[in-house]
Amino acid sequence: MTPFPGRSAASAGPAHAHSVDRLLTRRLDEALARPAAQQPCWPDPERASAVIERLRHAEPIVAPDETARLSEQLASVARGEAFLLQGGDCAETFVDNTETHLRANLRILSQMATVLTSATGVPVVEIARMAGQYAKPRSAVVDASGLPVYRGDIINSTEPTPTARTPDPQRMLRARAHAADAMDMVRRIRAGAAHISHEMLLLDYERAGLWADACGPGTRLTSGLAHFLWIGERTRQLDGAHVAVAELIANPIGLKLGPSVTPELAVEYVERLDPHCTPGRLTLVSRMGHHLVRDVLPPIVEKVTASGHQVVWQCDPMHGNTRQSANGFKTRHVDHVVDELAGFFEVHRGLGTHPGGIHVEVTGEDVTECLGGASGTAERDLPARYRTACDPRLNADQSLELARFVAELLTTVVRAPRRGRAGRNLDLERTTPPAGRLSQVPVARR
Ligand SMILES: O=C[C@H](O)[C@H](O)COP(=O)(O)O
Ligand SMILES: C=C(OP(=O)(O)O)C(=O)O
Repeated sequence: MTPFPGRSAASAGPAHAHSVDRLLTRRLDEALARPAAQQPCWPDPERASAVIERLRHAEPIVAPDETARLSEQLASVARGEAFLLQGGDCAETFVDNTETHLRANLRILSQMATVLTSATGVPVVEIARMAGQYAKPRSAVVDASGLPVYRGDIINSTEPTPTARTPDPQRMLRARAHAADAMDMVRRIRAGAAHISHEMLLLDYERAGLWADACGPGTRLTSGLAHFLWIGERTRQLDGAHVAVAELIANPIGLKLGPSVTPELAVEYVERLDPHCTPGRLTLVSRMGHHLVRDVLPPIVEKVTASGHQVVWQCDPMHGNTRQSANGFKTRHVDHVVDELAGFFEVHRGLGTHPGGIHVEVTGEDVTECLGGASGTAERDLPARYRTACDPRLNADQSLELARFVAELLTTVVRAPRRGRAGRNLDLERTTPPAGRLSQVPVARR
């Protein structure tokens, strides 16, 4: 594959006509001219432009045939034949881009997948939040001490000084190098079997990683930075740049849906991002919060299903359940996480639709960032190993508990007779979550 513009995917044969590149370039420029939320203000725009130019000449990190393979797998998830497990760090950091850390995170994902498959017989498609998850959207512009907030290692540093928090475009080059290194390690560790993903947030970086791909019926843009990209809750404005850029790219796309999304808005997204009704092209990631999911999600699922698009329904049970502990840590309680998952499964069971997957912030390391779970992590335990650069992750034990709980939920769906698309039964019994009920499924150690 060769980069865009003026370059084409190797498998596409000769470089495409300049007219195609010009058309794509124009559409991309129009998309990028729209308002873009959560972008840094580079203090020296010329320096930023020079960095972006260098990024445009970097080799791609993923290959189009790998992305195409993932698209096929996601189609099978959308058809209800497989389950999607996506997870990893909230914010990857340069300093933690080590083989030890990546191994631990890939190991926990793989163990979770084993739990799910062995309990249900359903094939699991794994996607790591890895090799590029360096940009973070934030709710506030400044932190408690009045400094600009940390926005991910690709933009600034966690270090609490004015200089370290100033956006530095050179960091995009470091991020690109780290992502390439991480992908090499992932390929070594997983022998080519992993897919990687990150939030498509920082548009200067994402734009420089786009390639023209003429493999399909028409030339499309494809990202050489990840197999799967998602649009976050804070950047999903319908008239904004992120949605417009995502429309142009061939990679499978995820879209986070928070509780303010109406069924009508969900259908608008689906029509924009899945114009050809391609099963699995779009993954709708609901992150409603455990107290809202049972009320807010059903009409969305119904309306999108009635529109005829076959999306992947995925639940992110983390981002709607974040709170501040009394001792000042950003945390989440495992009970709330599993309750949102239970609600998600209840909704899909009631509607006869496929609860296609989960998207979780996890690490294979023994951190103390989320509360609860079998080990009973309490607020007083949080300072011991609170290591995340942004949001709290489930540790290895909590992640496996979660996988067992999801396996149990999935088993009931697999065993239940599938209702027709219109089949609606919202007279649901609430699933009893937690720990005591979790069945023990053996986990292979790698
Ligand atoms: O994943 C992390 C997001 O950046 C985050 O949830 C926003 O966090 P904030 O509300 O602390 O800014
Ligand atoms: C910020 C994230 O999620 P959301 O956009 O749903 O808040 C995330 O997944 O890192």
